[in-house]
Amino acid sequence: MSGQNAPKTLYDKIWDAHVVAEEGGEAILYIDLHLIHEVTTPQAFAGLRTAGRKVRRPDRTLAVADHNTPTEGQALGVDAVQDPEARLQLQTLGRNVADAGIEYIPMGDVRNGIVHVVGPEQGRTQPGMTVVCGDSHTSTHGAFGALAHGIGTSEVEHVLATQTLRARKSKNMRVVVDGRPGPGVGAKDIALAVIGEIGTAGGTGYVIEFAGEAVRDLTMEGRMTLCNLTIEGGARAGLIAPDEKTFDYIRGRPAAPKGAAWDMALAYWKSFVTDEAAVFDREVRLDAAQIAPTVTWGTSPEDVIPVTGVVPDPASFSTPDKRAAAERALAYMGLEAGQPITDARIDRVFIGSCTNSRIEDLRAAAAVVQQAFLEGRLVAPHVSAMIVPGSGLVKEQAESEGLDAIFKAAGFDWREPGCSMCLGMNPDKLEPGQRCASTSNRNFEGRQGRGGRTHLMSPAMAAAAAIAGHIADVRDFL
Ligand SMILES: CC(C)[C@H](C(=O)O)[C@@H](O)C(=O)O
Ligand code: SF4
Repeated sequence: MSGQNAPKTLYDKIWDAHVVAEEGGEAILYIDLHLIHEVTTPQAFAGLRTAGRKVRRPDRTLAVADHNTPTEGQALGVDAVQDPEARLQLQTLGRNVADAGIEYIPMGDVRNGIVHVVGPEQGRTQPGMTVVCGDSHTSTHGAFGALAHGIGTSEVEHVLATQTLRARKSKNMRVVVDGRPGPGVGAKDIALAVIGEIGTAGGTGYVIEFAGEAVRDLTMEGRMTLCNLTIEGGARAGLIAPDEKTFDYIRGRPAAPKGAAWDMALAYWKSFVTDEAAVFDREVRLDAAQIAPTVTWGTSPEDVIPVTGVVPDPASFSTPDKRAAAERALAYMGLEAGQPITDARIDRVFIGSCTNSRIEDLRAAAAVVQQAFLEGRLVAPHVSAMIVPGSGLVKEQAESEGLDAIFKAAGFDWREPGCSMCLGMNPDKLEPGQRCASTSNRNFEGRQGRGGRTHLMSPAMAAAAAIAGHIADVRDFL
């Protein structure tokens, strides 16, 4: 359907509000917020310089250092960074943003952290916006009803120069999660279950709007976890319509509108909902009550099973390609078909990443750890477990609630913020063959370090695994 009064989805509305020009199926979209980090920007700034162009809207750009940063000794500044390439990238970002007059939250600043934690935390991410970043997990910001997605380095340069992006419209998909999840089941489990249902290519060509009781019931942190993982389902972006929870989260944050501007913003934001009669190109429904605490067994985020399940038999897959992929995944992961997943003994635990490093995540993990601690249980002796808050402000908040004390007493390492062991770009890495219970979003071969084996799960599940010393059902800890 088209035309002025045709019913529209939330995605249609944001798209229409940002089209500057359109020709032959391609549009120029205005970008409200451009987030940048050290890894995907050096070439973009160099390109601008070569072309003699300036950053068009420094005020609509925000820079953070997150991927390369070590999670210890940050007060030393770049001197804390041993790796010369990482150090150079951080220094280059510092110079580029200073030249362009872009706000920069560097390592060591209490507001520093993972870009997808910092943007919302600073109130920069707002409903109805277009948000881009040279980073695939930009989909996180869709939790606010913003159209948010990753872009490539040449597109970063284009946005820096023009504050616009060339884009093609995606199709509309709605994923409805009805009902209420059981105890120990949260946003991460829902997100993994969705990917398990649609597959890593299931969202290709779509923007997904999440709806239904279980989605509405999520906290903003939970909604960010869900939208963060949309990209692993292949979709361009994930969206959740803004509501009172969204507005409450934004109110009073540094970049939130104030006074009369707040009232105007609120009225505008409230228009960003899907019209009742809008039609989606595809609809998927899940029942939250049917979702168990979920873990991955393989090397793709779609390789999910309930924690009560067994490692699948490659022979059970439908195509030769899938059978071969499963064989390879089992060999890499050091697992055997038919083995209960709770038999998998772990070496490391990583609670962090832009998927699960916010205050709600740390609270959920701490609740499990505290309960176990009261029963005299600590992190299993053979396990090395670390907690990496998503930002310095999350870290401060957690410390003010005493969560760090709980973690440390139980034997967890309490670190400084950053991407950390989500990917092997900084000192936090798995050793070859090590098995990790991780709250991050990618379990690809080598993702957390060469030869490392990643099992994706929720913060509560990762905490339970740390104590049990193997993958464990968090419901046994509640
Ligand atoms: C480094 C960056 C380009 C990359 C991404 O875009 O996703 C990283 O954030 C990741 O999660 O793999
Ligand atoms: S935490 Fe992981 S997924 Fe998120 S931006 Fe950093 S590296 Fe990418």
